[in-house]
Amino acid sequence: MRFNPFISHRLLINAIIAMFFSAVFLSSYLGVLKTYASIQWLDIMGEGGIVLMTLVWIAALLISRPPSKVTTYLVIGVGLFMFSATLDLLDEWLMHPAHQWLSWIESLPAPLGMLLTSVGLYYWHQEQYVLNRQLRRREAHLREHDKVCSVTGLYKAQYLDSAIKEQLTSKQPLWLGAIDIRDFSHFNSEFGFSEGDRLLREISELLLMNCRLSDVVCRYAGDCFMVLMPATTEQQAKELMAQIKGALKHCAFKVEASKKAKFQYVTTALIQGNTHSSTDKLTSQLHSQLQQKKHQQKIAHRAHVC
Ligand SMILES: Nc1nc2c(ncn2[C@@H]2O[C@H](COP(=O)(O)OP(=O)(O)OP(=O)(O)O)[C@@H](O)[C@H]2O)c(=O)[nH]1
Repeated sequence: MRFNPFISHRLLINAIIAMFFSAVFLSSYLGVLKTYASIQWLDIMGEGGIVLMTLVWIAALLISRPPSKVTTYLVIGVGLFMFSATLDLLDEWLMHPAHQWLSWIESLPAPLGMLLTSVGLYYWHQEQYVLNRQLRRREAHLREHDKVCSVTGLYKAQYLDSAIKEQLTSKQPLWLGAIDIRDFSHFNSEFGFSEGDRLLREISELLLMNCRLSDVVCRYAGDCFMVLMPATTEQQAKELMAQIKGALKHCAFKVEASKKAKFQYVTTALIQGNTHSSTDKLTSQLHSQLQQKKHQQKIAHRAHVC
């Protein structure tokens, strides 16, 4: 999620603008222009680069982080560093012979800013510790945001494939389950795509809640989820899939427009993997098993309607 800094961080933006312009004002109001010959262009490039980079860091922090104590410490800390760096940069054009105290103002904010940034980083570490615990079920082993589905926060197929490959080398029994939402396209056309997204998110939460910490839950495609169950017996795998099916069946999803509860029915399939299986074979066999079950269910449904 990205934040609009002009809405979420108005005070911090004002503080940074105030710091930048007060540095420019102090230096230009009290300074005397240097001669062209004494200007060091290499220093200007180096110091200008520092100011520019600190402004980029501040922008990145304001866009990426929610309003919090950590954000305030980090932004104000980097902002004070930027204040000192701006005075330092302007020194290349302007002299302040009558105002020695200005050199104090130039030097002091930088270490203070670094201190505040360090405090911010310490709080960030604590915040991240809590977040990591919350994310434990979603991030099985590593954090790679390009392998995570932006709608549900679950891993995508690519990650599952690599997790299966890794698990297939182990001698422990391995099961792979698929869960496909029935008539999801109908749900989308009736209630809209964004409600469909919300339903996918809620289903993801429910799947995570019903799985064990060792399982890898992923959104394989559209409305199809897969669960990798390492070191699992057939009975345990069947139980887990039945629990997921039951949980979804009884979950009263409230559609925003109608406020009525919509209960979800899913088709599930299970397959066992062993050291002789390959990732592609396993997922394609599971997929065709799922398609077959869906087909059978549709025939049964038509027969029931007739
Ligand atoms: N809201 C939303 N819909 C998606 C997303 N990705 C795919 N879809 C929709 O998911 C639907 C999947 O359609 P189908 O594979 O026919 O699934 P279904 O309608 O559940 O049909 P059956 O599985 O046969 O019951 C399509 O309508 C896609 O547009 C997404 O990220 N968000």
